[in-house]
Amino acid sequence: MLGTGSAFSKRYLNNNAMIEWKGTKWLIDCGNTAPLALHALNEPLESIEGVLVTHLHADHVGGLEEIAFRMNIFIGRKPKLIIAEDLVETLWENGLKAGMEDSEHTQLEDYFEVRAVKPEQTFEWLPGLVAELIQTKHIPGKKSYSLKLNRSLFYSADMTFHPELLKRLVHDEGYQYILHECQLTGEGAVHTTLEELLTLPESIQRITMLMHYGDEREQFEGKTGMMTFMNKHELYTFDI
Ligand SMILES: Nc1ccn([C@@H]2O[C@@H]3COP(=O)(O)O[C@H]3[C@H]2O)c(=O)n1
Ligand SMILES: [Zn+2]
Ligand SMILES: [Zn+2]
Repeated sequence: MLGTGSAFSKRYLNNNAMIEWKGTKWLIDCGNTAPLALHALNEPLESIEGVLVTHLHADHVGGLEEIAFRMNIFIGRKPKLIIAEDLVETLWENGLKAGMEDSEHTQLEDYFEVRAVKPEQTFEWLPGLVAELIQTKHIPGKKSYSLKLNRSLFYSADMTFHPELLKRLVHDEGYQYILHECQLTGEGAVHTTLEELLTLPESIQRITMLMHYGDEREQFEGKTGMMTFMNKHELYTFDI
C-alpha cells in the first residue's frame, strides 16, 4: 500500500496501492501523495507500467500530472492509464488539461496510453488478471468505481456502505478478500463508516481489511471487530 489514509490524512497518506502481477507493477489510483510514497519506498518511476483510476478526487488522481510529466520528460514514455470510459473526458477537460495542455500536448492521449474500459464488464488487465470496474455510490452525482480482481478480491475504493453487495460477493460468488474503505468518525454520508462495517457478519469481517481511514486510527486499534487495518508502505500478498 502506498498509503492507507483518507483524502485529508497526513499520517497515512492517500489510499493508493501499487500492485505487482507477474513482474509488472501498476498503481491503483495515484493521488496527491502517491509520488511522495513512491519516493519513500525507493520505487523508481521506471518500474511503473501504468495507473488504474477509480474516480476523480484528488486523493486518487492528484499525482497523475507529476507522474506523467516525469515519465514524459525524464523517461520518454507514456504511462498506461486504465479508466472507466465515462471518466476520460472529465479527467482531461476538467482536470489535467489545466496544467498539462500546451502547444504540443492537447489531449489525454498525448501523455497516457489510455485504455478506456466499460464499467460492469470484465477485461483482461494483465495476462491472467481479470478485472472489472463496477459503479458504486460515493458522492451524489459523481461517478465512482470499485474494482473486482479475478473474481476473488474486491477493492472498494471510495463508496458508501453496500452490505448487500458485500454479502453477494462473499457468500454467493466466493470472494476471498475485501479491501474496504473505512471512515472512523462522523456520519457516513459519502463513505462507509466503521460502525456500519461492524454490522457485517463474521464471515465477511474475517476477510475484510480496512483502508482510507483518518489520522485518528490509533484510537480505534482493537475496536474493528474481526477486521484489520491495512498499513501504509506494507506489502500484502493475495492468492487470487
Ligand atoms: N460532497 C462531498 C464532497 C467531498 N467531501 C470530502 O472531500 C473528500 C474528497 O475525497 P474523498 O476521499 O472522496 O473524501 C471526501 C470527503 O472527505 C465530502 O465530505 N462531501
Ligand atoms: Zn478518497
Ligand atoms: Zn472520493
